[in-house]
Formats: sequence, structure tokens, C-alpha cells
Amino acid sequence: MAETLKLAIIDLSSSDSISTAKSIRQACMECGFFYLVNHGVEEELLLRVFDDSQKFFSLPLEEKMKLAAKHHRGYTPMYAENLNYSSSSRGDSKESFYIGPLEAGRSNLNRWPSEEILPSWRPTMESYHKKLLSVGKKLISLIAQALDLDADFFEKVGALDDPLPFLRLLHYPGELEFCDEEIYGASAHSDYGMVTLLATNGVPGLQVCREKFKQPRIWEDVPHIDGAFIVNIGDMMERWTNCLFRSTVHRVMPTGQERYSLAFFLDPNENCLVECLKSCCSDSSPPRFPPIRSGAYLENRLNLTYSSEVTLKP
Ligand SMILES: O=C(O)CCC(=O)C(=O)O
Ligand SMILES: [Fe+2]
Repeated sequence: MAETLKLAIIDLSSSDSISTAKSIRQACMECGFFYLVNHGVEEELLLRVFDDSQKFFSLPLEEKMKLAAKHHRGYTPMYAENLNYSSSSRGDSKESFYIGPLEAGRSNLNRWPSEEILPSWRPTMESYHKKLLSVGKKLISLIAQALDLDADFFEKVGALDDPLPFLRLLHYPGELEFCDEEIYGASAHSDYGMVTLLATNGVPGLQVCREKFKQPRIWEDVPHIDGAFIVNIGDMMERWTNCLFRSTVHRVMPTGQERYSLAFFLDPNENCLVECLKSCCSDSSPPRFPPIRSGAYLENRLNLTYSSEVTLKP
């Protein structure tokens, strides 16, 4: 039985940004995961998004496959993905739908179910996507302050001016087709970008491993809190901070219950150079990673996860 992890709760509506930034710093250094409350996303919108997500995944497979992922947008069927590419097991038992950036010039790569089949599906997803981008940007400015940087640091380095936000609708079936081998809902992985904001339908399954280099791995459950997003730091933020802020390994275990979640990945603009912050390195603690361009890094990670061609550029 996994222990239950008690994560910090960060209030996005607090007027005391200094103390909020301090709590974020501690949470990111200790665990890389925290809850975000009072984020301003209405419950009614969240319910509509979950409802529409369920409607999409209930369509016949051939209908969903008409929107099969291209350029990393659209539908990925069950077992299409192996997040833990060092494992040779079957892919993950989940299906998903990716919605990429909505900004002009990029949004034409998105794939949408037709209005006749799922009326008002697209506007619902677009309004959630936009809302989450604004919550994510607010959070990033607090993360900058948590690193003793100017609140607009990540804007100034070009990460957030035309960023790469991806909304991913996820569906984990309750009953598994194969029970003779080790099957994960999502196998062990860390996220690639800056931050991820996750909402779930309340069904458990998410686990984190705080010490990724220790064996055997110890997994702890992350319980759902009504109305809270689960936020985690991604690998690019870990690179920026020279591992001060942790991109923690996590996974989703099947529980026999059907599960839906919404993961919003906020990734820097593809041209943004991700390099160790001056405040995070010294002679005795030199940069652990060379500088990389966000786009090249993401493409490489995505290509390792999916066998098919993935392109990020519009
Ligand atoms: O569904 C979840 O709870 C987590 C999904 C996840 O970690 C991911 O898609 O990166
Ligand atoms: Fe993840």
C-alpha cells in the first residue's frame, strides 16, 4: 500500500505574493508538486469540459481515429504511448486528445470533432484552454518571484511570449483488456515543460516518486482535492533551476475505476533558450545541463515517447 502524500496548498488569489512565492519555493524544492486553489476557473466550466471529454471518448473508435494525432494534435488511442521508453512493456492503457496552442498561425494545426457530432465542443475546449493559459502565466510569475527573479522574468527571456500550451484530455478505462502483464494508466515519467496543471474527476491513481534516483522506487499517492489543480514542475524548469526545483517522476496506476483527467502543459516558446539561472549555479555547483532551445528539446522528448512523426512547428 502506498502512503498518501501531503502536498502544500497554494492560494492563487492571495494578495500576499511574497509569502505565496515563499510557499511555492519550498514546495518546488521539496517535492515539485503542489495543489493550487482559488485559481478562478469556474466549477461549471470544469464540469462542462469533463462532460465533453467523456462524450468524445464515448464515440466509436473509427470516429475518433478520423482525428488521429498529427503534429502532436488530436487523438491517441489506447496503448499508443509509452512514457517510460526504457521499459519494453505494452504501451499505457489510456487514450487521449491533444489540443495545441490556439494563437493565430498555430491553431490551424488543431483537429476538432465536427459540430454535428459534438456541438459546442470546440468553444468549450477553447475557453478552458485560454483560461488555463492565463492561470498558468500568473503562476509562472509567482514561480519567478519564488526564484528571486523579476515577476516578468520568463516573459523577458521569451518563454511566455507566444508560448506552447497543450491541453490533453485523458481517459483511463476501468476494465483492462490485458491483465497478464504490468500495465500502467501512465507509466513513470516526468513532464517536459515548465509547469503542468492537472484536474481529475476524483478517481485516484496518481502517484509520485520523490527520489527518482533511489532504488527501489517509493511511490506515494496524490489524493484529489475538490476544486484544486494538482501542479507539477516540468523538466525545463528543472534545467533552468539546476535541479533546485524538482521535476518529479509520477505515474497513474489503474484502480479498476474509469478515470478522466485534464492535463495542461505550459511549455516555453520553441525559440526560448533554457539555460541555468545565474542564481542557481556557482563554482561549487556548476550547471548540470547545457543550454537548450525549448522547441528542439520538446521535439526530442516527444519523439522518444511516440514512434510516429511529431512536429511542433506551425
Ligand atoms: O492523468 C493524470 O493524473 C496524470 C497524467 C500525466 O501525468 C501526464 O499526462 O503527463
Ligand atoms: Fe505527467
